[in-house]
Order: sequence, then C-alpha cells, then structure tokens
Amino acid sequence: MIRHTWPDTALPPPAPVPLSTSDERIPLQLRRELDAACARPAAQQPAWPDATAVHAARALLGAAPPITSPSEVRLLRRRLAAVAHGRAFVLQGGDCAETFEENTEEHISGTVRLLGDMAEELSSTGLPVVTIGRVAGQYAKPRSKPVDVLGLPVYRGDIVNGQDPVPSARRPDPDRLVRAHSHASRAMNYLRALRPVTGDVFVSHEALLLDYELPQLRADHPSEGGPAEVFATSGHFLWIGERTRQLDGAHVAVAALLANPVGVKIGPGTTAEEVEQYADRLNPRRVPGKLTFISRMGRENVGEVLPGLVERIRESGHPVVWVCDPMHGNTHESESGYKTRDYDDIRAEVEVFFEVHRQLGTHPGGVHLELTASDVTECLGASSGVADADLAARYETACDPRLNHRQSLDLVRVVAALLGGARPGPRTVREAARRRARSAADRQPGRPARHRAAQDRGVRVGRPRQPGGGGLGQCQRVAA
Ligand SMILES: O=C[C@H](O)[C@H](O)COP(=O)(O)O
Ligand SMILES: C=C(OP(=O)(O)O)C(=O)O
Repeated sequence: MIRHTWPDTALPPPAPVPLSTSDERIPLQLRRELDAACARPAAQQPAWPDATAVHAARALLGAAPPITSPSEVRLLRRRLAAVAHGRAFVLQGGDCAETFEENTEEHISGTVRLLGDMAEELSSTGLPVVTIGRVAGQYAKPRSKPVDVLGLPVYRGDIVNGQDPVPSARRPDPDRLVRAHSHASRAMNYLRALRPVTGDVFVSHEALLLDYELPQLRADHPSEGGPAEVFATSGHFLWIGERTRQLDGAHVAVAALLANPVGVKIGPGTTAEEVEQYADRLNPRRVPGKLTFISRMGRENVGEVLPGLVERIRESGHPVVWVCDPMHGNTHESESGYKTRDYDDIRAEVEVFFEVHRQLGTHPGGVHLELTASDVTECLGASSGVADADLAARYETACDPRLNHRQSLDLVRVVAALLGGARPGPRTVREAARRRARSAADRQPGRPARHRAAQDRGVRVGRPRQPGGGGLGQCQRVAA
C-alpha cells in the first residue's frame, strides 16, 4: 500500500485563525461574551493552510443572506417545548455527511419524502411529529484520527476538503466554507418550496466549524420586546458532537449564547454530573425545548448508562428533550472491511431507550437517524436483508453507514409501536404519577426504583448480578 505524505505535514502547523466575532450588528455585551467563548480551545477545527483566505471566506459569510430566520427558529423552539412537555415527538434524520455533489433536487426530495412517510407513521400514534432534517448544512465531520489508512489527512466533510484519496483533495480549502453556505441556501430554498406538500421540515447540522458558524450569527429582538437574542442563521437546530462537547471548550461556550435550540450528543462516557452541567450551562433559564440530549450510547451501554443520566436530569427539574441516536454507538467493521451498523443493534438501542424512559416516567422524545431514501447497502439486516457480502454493491456514504429506504421504514414502524405503547393515555398518566411517588419512596435506603420497576416488567437494568455475568450492560429481557 502506498503511503502518501501530505506536503504540509512537514511544515509547522499554521497559526490558528482567531475566531472572534467583530460583527457590529451584534450588541457589544454579547460580542464580548462571544469573544470570550471563542478564546476557549476548539476541538476538531481544520488546520487551514491560508489564514488570509479564511478571513476572506468569513467576510463573505458575514455579508451573505442568512439561511434561516429567527422567526423559523422561534417556531421550532415552541415545537420542541411541546416535546419537552411530552406532547410531541422528534424525527431527526438525513445523511451522515451531505455532499455538494448530492445537493440535488432528487436527493433532497427523496430525503424529505422519506422523512414525511416516517413522520406519518409516527403521527398515527396521535402525537404530533417535529421533523428535522440533517439537511442544508451537514457538511462538516469530526473524525477519530487525523490521517486515514493511506497516511493522508482524513476527509473532514465537503466544507473542509475533498474525498478523493490524493493529497491535493485532502488539503483544507477555506473557499469551501463559502461553497457550503451557497449549497445550504439552495437546499433551504428548495425545502421551503416543498413545504406545502411536506409540512415544516426544520434543518439541523453539527455546529462543528466555528469559522462557518460565527460569521453567520445575527442579533434579533423578540417581537414582544426584550433583550436582543443571538441566532445562528446557518440552521434551525444545531448540535454539539460527542467529540466537541468539552465543558471548558469553545463549542459549549458559543452554544450557550445562542437563541437556537441546541443538542448535545452524549456517548457512553458521559456522567450524571456532566449532563447536569450541560443543562445548567446551555439552558440556565430552563426554557422548555431549548436543550436536547441526543443519547448515542450503543446497544451494549445504553441500559447501564442512560438511566442515571435521565434520573439526574429529572431530579434537577431541567426541561430537556431526550432523543435517541441509535447509529453512532453501534458502528463496527464488517468482516469484509466495511464500516457498518447492524439493524438489530440499532433497533435494540431504540427499544432500550424507550424502556428506560418508560421505567423512569419520562418522555422518550425522539429519534435521530442517519438515513437516505436511496437503495444503498451500508447497514446490515432488516427486511431488505443486506448481508456483509452485499455491502460492496452500493456503499455510497461519504462517511458513516446510513439506513436505506426499507431499513428506515422498518425501524420507524418499530418506533411507532413503542411510542404508541409509551404514549401517556389517562391511565398511564396516573401510572406515571404513581411511579414517581414510588420512586420518591425508593430513594429511601433499599432497592432503587428502576430495579423494582424492571422486576415488575421482566426487564433488568444495570449490570447482571450473577457471578461471571459482568460486562453486559444493556437491559436484558429475562424469561417471563
Ligand atoms: O459521523 C460521525 C463521525 O464523524 C464519524 O463516525 C467519525 O468517523 P471515524 O471514526 O471514521 O473518524
Ligand atoms: C458525528 C456525529 O455524531 P457523534 O458526535 O455522536 O459521533 C454525527 O451525528 O454526525
């Protein structure tokens, strides 16, 4: 195998481009707070080779028309508030990595149609669905390693560099920041045109690249009066990824100043203290719908880790939205060498997520999926029966494996059935209240509440107690 050496790797790393925002449209006090936020360490930023070009790109982004508007973002905030109160459900999905090449009518309408079909299935439970695409801005990818198997700098999404495995393509190019904005604007424009047939589709992406996000901040005053709010106009909903959620980092500090609803991806290493700190930092005024936790634990960990986090937040009284991303904790390499995910693992993580919320009397607020309407072969299993030997046929993702059309519909039927079962009707509301009362009683020394509830349902949460049974962390079905 040829190992390429990227020409710039021999040079000292370029000086970081200052991230401060000097946009005078933002009130001075907020600008100062943003500057302080940006002075914190920011993980996963590209080593742009040319600082002048980055400044030029930022100036263009600062002058460009916004992709989303404050009024749309406020509408989403209200919808997510309903989710936080248990009265609606979030369906968030789309490509792992959008590409400029696939920013086409066919691709976008395919995703929107699929999300629409899935939303319809979910709304048969009686709960309104808040549909949020990973669309119109999902161009940046955090990576586990800086170089790939060929020794080339990794692909970091079309907003940074190209996929081709050659050194010139992998060089970060600041002009791509501007191209990303123009692709996102076009996608958003088309989504607005589709609105009459598909209802509201809000857009979201990982707020990873601060050089993209900061120039697009704009201030707006609520119509009912009150102080100016700062909006990220690159999307409606932005999330902080598992790799950039450092509590002392720039991503959390910047997100804390935004009026947009924000999400935090939380993996299996997340502690109860951390989730409470995210809630205190990102939503100090406890506005329902402002903060979403996107749990991406993996099938093996979700039953062990998630209950403690949900309990802590429930006890803190923070009105968060809980969403399950069953994709990112279930990635593995197939025998044939493809990065893949097994439908059974994805489904199992969703089931445990619902079970945890059922036991704790909290609302399983949504799912976050990497999917495409195309008939790709990237994830294994489900009714389309994709096997390892099939992966090569249509493995087209730019980064992580997505559910294809059939797999997405298979999964949403499972989610709808779980949601139908979890929906609080009059009886289950009383039951939830009883459970909460029991839980208070169980805080006295003795069995933890969730273990008692688990026994009631034939489901065990937490580590198995049998000698030699260590290592299994997920909820386990036990013989009834
Ligand atoms: O989508 C998520 C991450 O960007 C992706 O899983 C990272 O992939 P890697 O571990 O191959 O770098
Ligand atoms: C990178 C992603 O996820 P995570 O941060 O959870 O790994 C993603 O959703 O694209």
